[in-house]
Amino acid sequence: MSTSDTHRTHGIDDSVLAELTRLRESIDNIDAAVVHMLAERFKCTQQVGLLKARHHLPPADPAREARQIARLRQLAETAHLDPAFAEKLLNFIIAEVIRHHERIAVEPDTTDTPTNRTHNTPDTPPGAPRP
Ligand SMILES: O=C(O)C(=O)C[C@]1(C(=O)O)C=C[C@@H](O)C=C1
Repeated sequence: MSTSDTHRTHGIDDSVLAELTRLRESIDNIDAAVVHMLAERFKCTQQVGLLKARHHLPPADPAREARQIARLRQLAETAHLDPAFAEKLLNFIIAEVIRHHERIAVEPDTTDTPTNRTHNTPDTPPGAPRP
């Protein structure tokens, strides 16, 4: 049974269904954009990881992170997005980047990229403490 069949069975009006479908199409587009933007971000951080490894710089830079969090919280407030959520999301992404940096530091010659890696998938939700 398709989604629309299910809704029809439950008596949902066609106009409601059309509105739901329209909104879901936009959500799918936004989710695709998020994936593409994250892929580009990880391409950049991969380069940062290589640079840091080559020059023996530490994987994490807490001072930089503090500036990013302050900036993102401000942007979130302006955009009417929960700043705490924005902070959790950034921390989640950065924790993954730092894992990649640490891996590059011990395996600098790896051709593996963060975006195609499947064995190092984060398993902690946004907001969980950094391991
Ligand atoms: O800017 C850096 O130094 C990075 O390594 C990138 C990045 C990030 O993902 O934005 C990741 C780890 C650092 O702690 C700070 C920022």
